[in-house]
Amino acid sequence: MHPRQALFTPQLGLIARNANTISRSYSSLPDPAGTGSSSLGGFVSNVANQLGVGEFATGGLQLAVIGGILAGVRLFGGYFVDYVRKRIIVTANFDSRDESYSWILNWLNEHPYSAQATQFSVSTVISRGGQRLPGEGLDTTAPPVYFLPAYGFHMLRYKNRLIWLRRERPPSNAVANVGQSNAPAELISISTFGRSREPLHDLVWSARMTFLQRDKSRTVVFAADQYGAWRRTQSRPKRPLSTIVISPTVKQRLVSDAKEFLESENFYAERGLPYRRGYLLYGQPGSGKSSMIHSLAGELGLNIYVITLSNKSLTDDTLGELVSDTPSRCLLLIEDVDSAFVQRTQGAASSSVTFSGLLNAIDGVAAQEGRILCMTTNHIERLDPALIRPGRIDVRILFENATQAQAAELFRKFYPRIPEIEAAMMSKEFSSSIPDRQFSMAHLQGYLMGQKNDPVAAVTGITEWVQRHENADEQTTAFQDQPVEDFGNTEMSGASTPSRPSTPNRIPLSWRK
Ligand SMILES: Nc1ncnc2c1ncn2[C@@H]1O[C@H](COP(=O)(O)OP(=O)(O)OP(=O)(O)O)[C@@H](O)[C@H]1O
Repeated sequence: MHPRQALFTPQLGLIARNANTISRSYSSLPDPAGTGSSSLGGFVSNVANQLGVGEFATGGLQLAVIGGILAGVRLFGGYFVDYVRKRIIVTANFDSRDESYSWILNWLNEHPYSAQATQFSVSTVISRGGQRLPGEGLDTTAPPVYFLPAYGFHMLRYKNRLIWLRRERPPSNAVANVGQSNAPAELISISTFGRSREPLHDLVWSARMTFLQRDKSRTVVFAADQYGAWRRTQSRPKRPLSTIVISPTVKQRLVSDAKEFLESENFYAERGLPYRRGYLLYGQPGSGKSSMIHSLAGELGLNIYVITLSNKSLTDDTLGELVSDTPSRCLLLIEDVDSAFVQRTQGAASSSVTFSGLLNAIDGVAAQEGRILCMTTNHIERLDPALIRPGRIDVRILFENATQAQAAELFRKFYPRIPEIEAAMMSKEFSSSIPDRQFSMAHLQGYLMGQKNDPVAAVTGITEWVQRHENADEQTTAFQDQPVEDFGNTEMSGASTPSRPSTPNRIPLSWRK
């Protein structure tokens, strides 16, 4: 025998005997040497004896068996408790990166518990991850205040039912693992006794309804954040269509075209057509393109999802994901669609979206059905015909500088309190001093803003203002008289009084009759 072996053997035997003792005491079993066969320790010992295993190995075997049983109980005990918990408790989880989180915060704010809770947090916004909603609440003199249950555990009642919620902020490394956002994500879990999800469904629907009521008279604008996810950025009061001064016919056509589209899902499905509609609003800067889109969204009750192609973090992949992540009913807006690609050809690429990436995003397989796409540009001539071909863009609307009729209407809308007869006279005098198509509506609006309380001064000062500004930089003449290539889609002009006749090939086929 090796001398080291000789040294350790008696100690190993001692350890083995101790192990036997321990295993017996854990298993509350008698000595395996006695009537051991009736106990687990004895049973293991018997098996070990029959296998001709020594005393030391028997002790180890017993420890292993008992350790295994304990580990099993621990593991399966956890499963068992979890199983029982799932059978008697329903839980809904809300993540601050999702819109539903805002619904729950809003619901909590309105729940009487929040008014009584001794531990509460105060917030001026109800939004995902504590993100501020620009514009929201800022139109009042003081921002709103929301009282919410503080982080931790809370018990409250909902429709005579006990519910409990846990509001927590996971550690920052956990957040980074869950998603790409570094924003301090929060989680809320709401639980109640029972096996039916019905009570929590009911709570979620009611929270959603209450939240959406807040936005009913508003148009919510979402924009892509740097992580490639939609973020709610604005909630604006709906802009009435009546405030957009363009040809009433065009306005009406646009609105009814979009409404008809939203009601025609079956028509598209039966014919296997992609259920999408695209509008291109093009023309002079400050002529009302963006305003018209906001107004249209309000009229249709849709939210606006804005894609800014100059967003540096946008790639073909993120763009595709963003477009496919829009809700099925929404207005997708790509503003100044020409700018990204023009800049690229000049070597000043501001985003990594490629032209084909853009095309794929707007009508690829993943592109959301049911959405209305609106694009705006001041330079239609710079657009690749592929981008605005029928199917991608179904209707094009030209926005030009103000006609005299538009100037007169703008004046009347600007001073709504002037009695009718005077208003007619003053607006006529005002507009007759303004040459047709020389000034943008935004430019004229700027002038009126300078005289917002003095319509008489606005009328008397306009001639001088026109002379001063007639050759100023702001009056871009751009392409208003350039021929527009006919892409076969519907063409409309936003001018109140058409100052130049439409060429026959620009009249939409469906509207010729
Ligand atoms: N046709 C119009 N009717 C009423 N207001 C208008 C009209 N056109 C412009 N405005 C006013 O001018 C401002 C700028 O308008 P808007 O942003 O809609 O123009 P735009 O054509 O989208 O300009 P850009 O091409 O520079 O983005 C807004 O405050 C808007 O109220």
